[in-house]
Amino acid sequence: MVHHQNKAIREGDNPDLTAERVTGTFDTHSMAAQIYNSEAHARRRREITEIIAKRPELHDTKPFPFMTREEKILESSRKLTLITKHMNEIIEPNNSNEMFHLNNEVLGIEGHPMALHGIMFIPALTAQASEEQQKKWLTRAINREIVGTYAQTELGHGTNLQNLETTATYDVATQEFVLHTPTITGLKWWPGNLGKSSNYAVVVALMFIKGKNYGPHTFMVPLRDEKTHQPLKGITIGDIGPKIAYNVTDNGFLGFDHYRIPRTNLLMRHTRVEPDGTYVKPPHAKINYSAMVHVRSHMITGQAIMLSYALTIATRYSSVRRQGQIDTTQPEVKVLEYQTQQHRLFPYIARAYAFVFAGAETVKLYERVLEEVATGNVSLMADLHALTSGLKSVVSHYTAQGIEQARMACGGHGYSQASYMSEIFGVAVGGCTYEGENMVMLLQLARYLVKSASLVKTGQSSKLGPLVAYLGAKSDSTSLIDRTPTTGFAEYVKTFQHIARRQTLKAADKFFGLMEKGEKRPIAWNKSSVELNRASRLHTRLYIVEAFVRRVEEVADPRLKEVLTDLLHLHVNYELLDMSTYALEDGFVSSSQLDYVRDQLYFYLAKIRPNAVSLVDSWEFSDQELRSVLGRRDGHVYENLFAWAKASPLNKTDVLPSVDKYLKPLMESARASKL
Ligand SMILES: CCCCCCCC/C=C/CCCCCCCCCCC/C=C/C(=O)SCCNC(=O)CCNC(=O)[C@H](O)C(C)(C)COP(=O)(O)OP(=O)(O)OC[C@H]1O[C@@H](n2cnc3c(N)ncnc32)[C@H](O)[C@@H]1OP(=O)(O)O
Ligand SMILES: Cc1cc2nc3c(=O)[nH]c(=O)nc-3n(C[C@H](O)[C@H](O)[C@H](O)COP(=O)(O)OP(=O)(O)OC[C@H]3O[C@@H](n4cnc5c(N)ncnc54)[C@H](O)[C@@H]3O)c2cc1C
Repeated sequence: MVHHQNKAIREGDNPDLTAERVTGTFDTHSMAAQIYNSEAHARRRREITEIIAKRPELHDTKPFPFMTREEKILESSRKLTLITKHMNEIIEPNNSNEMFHLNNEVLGIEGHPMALHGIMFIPALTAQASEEQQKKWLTRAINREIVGTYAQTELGHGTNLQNLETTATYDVATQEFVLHTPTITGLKWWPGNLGKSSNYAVVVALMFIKGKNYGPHTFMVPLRDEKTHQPLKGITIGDIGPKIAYNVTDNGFLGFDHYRIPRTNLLMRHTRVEPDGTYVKPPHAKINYSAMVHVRSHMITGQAIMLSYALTIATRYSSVRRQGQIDTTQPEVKVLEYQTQQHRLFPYIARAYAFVFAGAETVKLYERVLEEVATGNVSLMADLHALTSGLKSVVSHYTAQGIEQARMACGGHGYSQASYMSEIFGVAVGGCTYEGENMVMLLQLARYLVKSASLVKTGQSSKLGPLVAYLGAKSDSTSLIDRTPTTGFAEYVKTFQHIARRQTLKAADKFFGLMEKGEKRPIAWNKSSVELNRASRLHTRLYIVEAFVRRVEEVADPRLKEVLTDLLHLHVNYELLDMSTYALEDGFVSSSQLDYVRDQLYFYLAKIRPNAVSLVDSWEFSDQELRSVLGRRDGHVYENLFAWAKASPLNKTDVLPSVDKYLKPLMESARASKL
C-alpha cells in the first residue's frame, strides 16, 4: 500500500479529488498538529472522530435543514444526553478542547441546550465565585445537576453596561438583594439557553446599596424550579424567536418582579457586600467582565474553524467541479484552475491559518492572566482586553467575508442548504455582534492605542508594553520591500509597523488636536472614531502577521515549513495590497513596489495550488462535522446532491396539499373561463 502525505486519501474517492491529494507535499497529520497546537490534541481529535463514527446513535438522524426548530432542539437534546452519559468513554474528563471537538462533531454549530452553560456560566462561576460559592454551585454545574447561562444584555442596552436597567437593590434588614426589571427595555434579551433550557443564570445588574449605584455586578440567580422546571415566582421568561442562524439555542428574555435572592448570591471572589451593606471593591474595576474576556479569547480559534469549514467545502468542491476551458483544445477544467477562484480562496486559507495561530497565543495569554488574577495580580488585564477586543473584531469580520466568498465560489450549489454555507455564515457572523459589537470593541482597543501614542509623544516610549513597543520605534524613510536583494518577512513586518504606527499617531493627533481646539473629550473622540478604528484594525492585522511569522519560525519539519512559508508569503502580499492606500499615501511604498507585491501574490497563488486541498484537509474535519454535501471528503458530490434533494420533505408526495387546495382550482378556473 502506498503511504501518501495526505492522510485523507481513500480508495473509491472521486479521482479528481484524489489527484489533488496526491500532489500534496507535506504530511497532513503533522500540519493538523500545527493547527491544533499540539500533536497530542490533533491525535485525540482523530480518535474522538473515530469513536463517534462507530456510534450511529450519535449521528444526525436526518440533515439539519430538513428539520423544524423544535425537531432540531429535540434531536440535539437526545444527543446531548447521550454524550453526557458516555462522556468518559469518549473524552478525557474536564478536557475543554476535547469537549469542544465532541460538541462540534455530535451537536454541530447551531448550538444546543447547554451551550452557554459551558461557554459562559461555568467560566463566570470559576472566575468570579468565592471558594465557598464554588463549593455550593460550581460542582453542581460541572456535574450538570443545574443548567445555567449568562444574562447581561437587555432589550434596550447591550453595549453600554453602565446603563443597564435591571437593578439589584440591597435590603439590609433581610440581607437580600431585590432584583427588578422596571421597564420593557430592561428585560434581559438575547442570553443563550435562557429561553427554555436554563434553571439558573449569572445575571448582571446594577447594584444599589443605601441609594448608591455601584454599577454592574454579577449575581447567581435561580430561575426555574429544579424539579418541575417551571419559572419561579417573580420571573417572566421565554424564547426570543428564530434568528438568522444558531436556532438550536434558545436565546431568551427574562424579567424580574421584585425578586429576592440572598446577599450571598452576589459573586464574591473579588467583590463583597458585608451584611451591614459595606461594599468591598475589587482589585480592578472590570474584573467581573471576565466571562466576556473568556469568550473573546476563545472565539478567535472558533472563528478560524468556521472559516476553515467554508474553505474546506469550497476548495474540495472546486476540485471536483469542472466548468469551461482555459486551453480550448483541452477538456473542461476544475474550477480551481482559474486564477480568480484561487484568488478568492487561497488568501482566506492563509488567513484561517494566521487566525488559528493568533488564537493559540491569545488563549495562552488568557490562561496566564486568569492565573495571575486569581492571586490578585491584575497588571495584564488591560493588555488582554485590548488584544482580545481587536482580534475578536478583525477576525470575525474577515471570517464572515471569507465564508461568503467561499459560498460564492461554489456557484449555484453554494446557495443550496446542502452546502451548509448559509448556516456556517449565519453562526460565524453572529461573532461580529456578540461579546461586544465590533466597532465598539475596536474603540476599546483605540483607547489603549491613544494612551500609548501619548507616551510616544511625551518622550516616554520606554514605558510602552510589548504589544505596542513598535509605536515608539523610528521608521525607515521608505519600505525596503523589493529594495534589498533578499526581501524577506522582516521588510513586510516593518512596513506593516510603519502603516499601523502612522495611522495610530495620526488618529491620536486628530483626537488631541480637536481637544486643543476646545472640543470636549467625548465629542473629540466621536469625531475621530473612524480614524481611531482604522488604527485599531491596522494594529490588529500587524499582530496577526507577527503571530504567523513567530509560528513559521518555530516549525522544524522542512516540508511543513516550506508550505507554511508559502502561505505566509501569500498572506503578507495580500494584506499589503489590501491596505495599499495607507502604504502609498505618504510614499512609504511606491507603485513599482506594489507591482512587485502583486507579482509575488500571483506567484504564490500558483505555488500553493498543488497543496490547496491538503491545506484544507489538514484541519481534519469529518463529514459529520462539516454537514455539507459539497464538502464531502470523498468528493462524490453529484449523486449525493441528488439523494439529498430526493430526501427533501417536499418530495414525500408527488402532489402537495397546497396544489390540491389552491393551484389546481386556480388553473381549473382559468381553463374554465377560456371555454
Ligand atoms: C473552551 C471554550 C470555548 C468557547 C468558544 C466560544 C467561541 C465560539 C466558538 C465557536 C465554534 C463554533 C461554535 C459556534 C458557537 C457560537 C457561540 C455563541 C456564543 C455566544 C455567547 C455570547 C455572549 C454574549 O454576547 S454576553 C454579552 C457580551 N456583551 C458585551 O460584550 C458588551 C460590550 N460592552 C462592554 O464590554 C463594555 O460596556 C465596554 C467595555 C464597552 C465599556 O464598559 P464600561 O464598564 O462602560 O467601561 P468604562 O467605564 O467606560 O471604562 C472603560 C475602561 O475599562 C477598561 N475595560 C473594559 N473592559 C475591560 C476588561 N474586560 N478588562 C480590562 N479592562 C477593561 C477599558 O479598557 C477602559 O480602560 P481605560 O483605561 O479607561 O481606557
Ligand atoms: C448570537 C448572539 C448570542 C448572544 N448571546 C448573548 C448571551 O448569551 N448573553 C448576553 O447577555 N448577551 C448575548 N448577546 C447579546 C450581545 O452581546 C449584544 O447584542 C452585543 O453586545 C451588542 O450590543 P447591542 O445589541 O446593544 O448593540 P448596540 O450597542 O445597540 O449596537 C447598534 C449599533 O450601535 C453602535 N454603537 C453602540 N454603542 C456605540 C458606541 N459607544 N460607539 C460607537 N458605536 C456604538 C454599534 O457599533 C452598532 O453599529 C448575544 C447576541 C447574539 C447576536
